[in-house]
Formats: sequence, C-alpha cells, structure tokens
Amino acid sequence: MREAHTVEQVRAAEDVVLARVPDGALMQRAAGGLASALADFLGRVYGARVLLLVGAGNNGGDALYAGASLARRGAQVDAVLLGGERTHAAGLAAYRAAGGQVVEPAQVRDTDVVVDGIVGIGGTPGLRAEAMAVLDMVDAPVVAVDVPSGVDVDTGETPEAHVVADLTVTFGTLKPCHLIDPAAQACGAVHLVDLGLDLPRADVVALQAPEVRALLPRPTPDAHKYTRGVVGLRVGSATYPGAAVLSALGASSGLVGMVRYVGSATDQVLAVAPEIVGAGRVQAWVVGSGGGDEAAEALADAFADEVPVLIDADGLRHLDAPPPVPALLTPHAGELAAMLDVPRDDVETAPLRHAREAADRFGAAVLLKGRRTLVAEPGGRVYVNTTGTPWLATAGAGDVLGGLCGALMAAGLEPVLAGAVGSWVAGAAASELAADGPLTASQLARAIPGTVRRLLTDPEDGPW
Ligand SMILES: NC(=O)C1=CN([C@@H]2O[C@H](COP(=O)(O)OP(=O)(O)OC[C@H]3O[C@@H](n4cnc5c(N)ncnc54)[C@H](OP(=O)(O)O)[C@@H]3O)[C@@H](O)[C@H]2O)[C@@H](O)CC1
Ligand SMILES: Nc1ncnc2c1ncn2[C@@H]1O[C@H](COP(=O)(O)OP(=O)(O)O)[C@@H](O)[C@H]1O
Ligand SMILES: [K+]
Repeated sequence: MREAHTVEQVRAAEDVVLARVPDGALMQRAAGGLASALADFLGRVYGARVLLLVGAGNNGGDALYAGASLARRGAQVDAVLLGGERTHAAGLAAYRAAGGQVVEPAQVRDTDVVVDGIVGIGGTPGLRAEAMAVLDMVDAPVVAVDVPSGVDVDTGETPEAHVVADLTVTFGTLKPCHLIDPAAQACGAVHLVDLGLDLPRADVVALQAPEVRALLPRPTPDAHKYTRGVVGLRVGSATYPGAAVLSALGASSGLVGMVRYVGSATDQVLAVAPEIVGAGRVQAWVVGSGGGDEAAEALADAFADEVPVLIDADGLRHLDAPPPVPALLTPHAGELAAMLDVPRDDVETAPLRHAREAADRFGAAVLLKGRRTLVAEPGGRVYVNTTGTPWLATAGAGDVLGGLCGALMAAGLEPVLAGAVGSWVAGAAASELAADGPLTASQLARAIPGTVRRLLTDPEDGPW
C-alpha cells in the first residue's frame, strides 16, 4: 500500500531522525537520492546541462547538494538563487566548491533539465513573480524536488500558479499532493527516496496489487452460491435500460455467488446475462444507475431489506439524509456537487475536501469518480485509486463500476473497501484492455474476470 502523510506528520517523523543523526545527514540522504534520480532521468551526467531553481529553504538546499554531486561528475550546473541572502548556506558552499555556477535570471541558458527546488513542504501555494519569470524563460523537462512548487501539499489543491513537473522526486513518504488531483497531475512520475522515517498510520492511501489481491473475495473449497453472497440490482429504467445491462455485467464478474435483478429492464438484462435471477434475498443492493423516475421507489425498497446499499446516479438525488444502512455512494463530480449544493467546479478543484465532507454529512462511504477516484469513509481514511486510463471516461463505465462494487459488498467487503477494490479492478481491467486505445463500457465489464484471474495468479506482473 502506498501511504501519503501530511506535512505535520512528516515534520514530526523527521524531527525524531534529526535528533539522532549528525547535522545535515538527512538532507544528504535526500540529495543523494535526488542526484541519482536526476542522473537516471538525464541518461548521462558528464556534459549534461542542469538548471537549478533554488528557493530560500531546505528544498533549495536539497537542489544545491544534488547539483554539487552532478557538477562533481562533470555536469554543467547553473543555479538561480530565488531566495537571495537566505539561500541554504552549507548547500551553497558545497555547490560552489564542486564547481557549480550561480547565475542571474537574465543569464539563464538552454538546459537539459530544470530542477525545481523553489519550495517544498514548507511552502504556501502559489509561485512568486521572479520564479514564474525564470520558469517562463526555459523550455526543458522539469524535475521537482519533493513536490512541484506552488501546489497545496496536504490537500492536492492547486489554487494558484504552480510548477508542472515531468518527474517529482520525493523524500521519506508520499504526501497527499502526489496522489490526489489536481496536484497529482502536476507531479508527473513520482519517485520516492527512502529516508528511514518511522511514520504513523496515513489517512490518504493507495492500494497496490498485493493488497487488492488479498482483499478479493474467493470461494472456499466448500462454497456454494449462497455462501459467496448474492447481490441485488434495482437499476435501469424504461428510459435507461442500458444502465441495467451494464450494471448486471459489472455485477456478473464472477466475484459473487448470484446476481438478482428487479426492475423494468429484465428482458434486456437476461439477454446478456441469462444466469441472473429475479427478486429474493440478497446481501447487498445496487440502486440508482440509470434509475430515472424509478430510482426513488427502488431506494426505499432496498432500504427496507436492511442490507448494505450502493447508491449511484439517480439514487443519489433522493438521498437527503444519511442512509439507514451501511452504504457506498458513488457520485461523479457533478452528482457530488448536487448532493452538497455547491458548484461542480468546487468539487473538481478540491475533490479530497468534498469527498470527505460528503462522507461525514451522509455518514457513508463516498466514492468520487474521476481520474484519481477517491473513496472516503466518514471521519477516516481516503483510498485513492491509481489504476485506469483516460479511455475509461466513457458512458456507462460508472454503471459497470457500481455493479462490480455492489457484488464486492455482497461478498462481504465493507463499503469503503468494496469501493477501493472495485475501482482498482475496474481501472486495471481498462488498462489491460486499452491503455492506448478506445474501450466501451460493455467491453470493460467483460474484461474484469480476466483481470481478476491474472491478479490472483500473478499479482506482480500485470500492466497495472
Ligand atoms: N528537515 C530536513 O532535514 C529535511 C528537509 N528536506 C527538504 O526540506 C524541505 C522543507 O524545507 P523547509 O522547511 O525549509 O521549507 P521549504 O519547503 O524549503 O520552503 C520554505 C521557504 O520557502 C519560502 N516560501 C514559502 N512559500 C513560498 C512560495 N510560494 N514561493 C516562494 N517561496 C516560498 C519561505 O520563505 P518566505 O519567503 O515565505 O519567508 C521559506 O524560506 C522539504 O520539502 C525537503 O525538500 C529534505 O532534505 C529531507 C530532510
Ligand atoms: N480521465 C479519467 N481517467 C481515468 N478514469 C476516468 C477518467 N474520467 C472518468 N474516469 C472513470 O470512468 C468512470 C466513469 O463513470 P461515470 O462518470 O459515472 O460514467 P457513467 O455515468 O456514464 O457510467 C469512473 O469509473 C471514473 O472514475
Ligand atoms: K519543489
């Protein structure tokens, strides 16, 4: 599992190490990792041209020590000191001693890479005018030190100007901005340098293949279909029968013992999945995908069964109070905006804050769909999904996801984990199917069993 810690957590953990290692040792470790990552990124060191943008704090110090290391190995390194007199003194001395050059903004020349050491975890969002001016002058790939300067480290928000990096080399642990959009998109690839920090439990995490594999329900040797769980679908409507079909395909991915369908699209559902049966006892309901005018009644009927409920799309419009059963709410940004009565743009610029707020307000797990889907539990953890491809942004993919997550709930996963595992699997299936090309929602659903099989047999080797 990848964990992202807040600035406060990182500082507390660093303080413990700083108290027991010699002065500067931690920064040397960070800068050593940064220099190696830069060498890998450049593909060569001798003769490579490197431009450091150095801010007033320790982030600039990291850049200077890494620059010194590259200069000693024959790189031509220039540094613009944006912090003036307050530049990290020992870092600057080491840099000069290694042959690094200090240049004024007007002297900036072509470079192979820009190293963003403007500001790290001590920064406030935004970039100052001088930094923006230098960034505007150069046209080269950017490697960010710890975080792309200017993003909000703890929330992943980007309220002001910020660096957009091709690679971010971070230290000790990930921070929320490395996982959560929109800041995550400004990080490029993320490389973590271990600092040996002893860190507490993180509130922002991303499941990886081994955890997803361990969480996946699988039949015991003596299983029968009822012990594996039965999921019920009250989805689709006369207007949107296709949503019922896609939900049914997602639920029929083989992770549950039986799928029931109750609604107006029975004929269409049976035409694609004849194994699906009608009304009866279930361990979880899926409600609302393409539900149209039928969603309100479907929701009330599902609640009456007192089993966990996944509430999607039109079902969410009828939710004005916390659901009376354990629930997973699966809005996209527009639906979450309506639930919270805020503009959609607010959700898109601050997805973490709004997913958490909705989870608290509705007392339920909230899965906010997007490039980096978030699954928030009330007052608790947020799971960030890192699998998937932009080709997944296609009509009906959310219906498939709802059916899949509902099946996982029926199989016994608590709502927040059903959301985290389901979004991981759906994203992984999409990547396997079409990392570089188009896919449809029905193809996605049909790809899921194969992805699950490969995850169970060879978790280290998928394209996820
Ligand atoms: N602790 C350790 O041993 C280790 C620390 N490590 C490294 O240290 C980093 C944290 O260093 P830090 O705490 O010195 O803060 P840092 O991020 O450099 O920024 C603060 C400075 O920036 C300024 N400033 C603020 N906002 C700004 C803005 N928008 N635009 C421009 N400037 C802005 C602010 O000054 P101001 O002008 O506001 O007075 C202040 O001087 C961390 O990310 C990691 O890289 C690693 O080496 C591992 C070991
Ligand atoms: N840019 C993107 N990159 C990766 N996945 C995305 C992106 N945009 C959307 N998705 C995913 O695609 C699915 C779309 O769901 P949704 O918006 O509910 O579609 P629909 O309502 O048409 O079924 C979600 O799983 C979402 O996380
Ligand atoms: K930085």
